[in-house]
Amino acid sequence: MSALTDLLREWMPHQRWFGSKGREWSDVTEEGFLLDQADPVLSVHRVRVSYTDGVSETYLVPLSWRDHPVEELNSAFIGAVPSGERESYAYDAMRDRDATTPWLIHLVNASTIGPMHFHPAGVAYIPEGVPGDILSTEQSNTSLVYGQEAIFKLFRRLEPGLNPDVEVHDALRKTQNPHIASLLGHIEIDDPDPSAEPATVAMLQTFVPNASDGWRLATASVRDLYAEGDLHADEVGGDFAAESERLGAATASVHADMAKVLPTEPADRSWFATVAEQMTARLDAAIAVVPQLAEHADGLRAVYAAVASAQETVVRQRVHGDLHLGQVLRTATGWIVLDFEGEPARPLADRRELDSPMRDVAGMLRSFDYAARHMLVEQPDDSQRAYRAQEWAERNRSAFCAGYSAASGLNPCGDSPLLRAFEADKAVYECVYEARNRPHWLMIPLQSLSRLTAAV
Ligand SMILES: Nc1ncnc2c1ncn2[C@@H]1O[C@H](COP(=O)(O)OP(=O)(O)O)[C@@H](O)[C@H]1O
Ligand SMILES: O=P(O)(O)O[C@H]1O[C@H](CO)[C@@H](O[C@H]2O[C@H](CO)[C@@H](O)[C@H](O)[C@H]2O)[C@H](O)[C@H]1O
Repeated sequence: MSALTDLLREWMPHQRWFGSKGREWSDVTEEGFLLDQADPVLSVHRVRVSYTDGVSETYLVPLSWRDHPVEELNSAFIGAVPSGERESYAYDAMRDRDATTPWLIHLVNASTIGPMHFHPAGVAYIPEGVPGDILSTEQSNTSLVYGQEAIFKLFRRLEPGLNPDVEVHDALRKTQNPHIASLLGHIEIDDPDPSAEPATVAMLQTFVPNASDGWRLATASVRDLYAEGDLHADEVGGDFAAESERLGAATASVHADMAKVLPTEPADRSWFATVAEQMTARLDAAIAVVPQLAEHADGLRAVYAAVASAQETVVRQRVHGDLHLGQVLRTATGWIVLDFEGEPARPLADRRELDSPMRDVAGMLRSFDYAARHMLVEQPDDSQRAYRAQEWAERNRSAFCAGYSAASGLNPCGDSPLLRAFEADKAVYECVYEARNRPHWLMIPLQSLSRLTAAV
């Protein structure tokens, strides 16, 4: 194993974007090329990690290189590797401002560098030459903000095929939907296997300035409620229900436009049976990661079984796939929906499948529950707060549904076995996500399962 793979093996599991925390590594290989030879040199590496459970994944890791240690970049330092008689110092290139300009310069020039192809959308100005600052709310991917004008998202886990975030934003350009940010370009990389499709490496999008994300706004509202001992959710200053209603309407508008420009298909009976089977299989896999799920397994299986016999009319279409309060931004004029990538842990082909838009409604309903109850993590025995959290969640879930319903003419939150199953399935996904990334939050989705499986 090379000095670089040794360093990556040590460093990668501690990065937020590394999705397989907790899995045991059996092998790692890396293949890199130079993207820019200026100072600092910028190299891009495809790092293939194999695990003892037989799974393997490829991550994209850009590195910047210095011939001496740079103190201001200490937090981005990965390690030193021998280079001839001396040493080269490797840094996380996404945290090294000096190494951030080549991405946009190559996009403007529609360059091809080695296996990497840069595709500008050709619709708007790209702030070439401006350095990018890493976004502190780093999640599954890594984003750089360029001068409050553009945001560059590097997709860390590579899979052959166009990333749905690029695909959906590109398709929605035709609709001029007011609830999305425009696509400015994207980057692809050829697969080492010439018969496989290229993987999407990154997306550049218009930056929405002066906006707050829905999670921050919603949790501020919950804090206001907790601060007022005796008042109800509709009586305190920070009531969020009007925002939730607008968010419901924005979600319905985006769904309607996605259905106009991307394929749709009425769901037949076999689709319901397949959905029930997929959810059951996901539960079985999740129990292996989160053993506490076992006590809810019978209830969950009953919720999923009810889908197979549900009498609902569904038109399948492309959906967001991972809609939650952290994926929506409130600007001065309304809500913007971000990140159409779907759940990062799912295979890309699954994330591009046609689905019920209720999948997204369920994701947002789960998120209201999360926002209401995340502060209870510190006070699990405070029954008064637990009651109020429930009240806040119910109020905002209803408001979201009312907004969706008014804009779409559909009633998304009636007594629907499918919606309940989507919520339960999302909570199971969340249990695995939290167990791997934020174990102290595992109780949030775990506790919701009692409600979701009650009296089926
Ligand atoms: N176009 C944008 N304008 C402003 N902020 C954005 C934009 N896109 C993303 N963000 C910010 O970046 C965060 C992460 O972006 P997101 O696309 O959800 O990445 P990830 O796939 O890593 O979750 C969002 O929660 C939001 O705060
Ligand atoms: O935004 P990502 O695509 O990275 O989504 C992943 O991370 C989310 C956490 O940031 C996770 O969302 C869960 O936590 C949110 C609060 O932090 C909450 O609003 C969501 O309802 C809850 O699902 C998401 O599931 C995961 O895919």
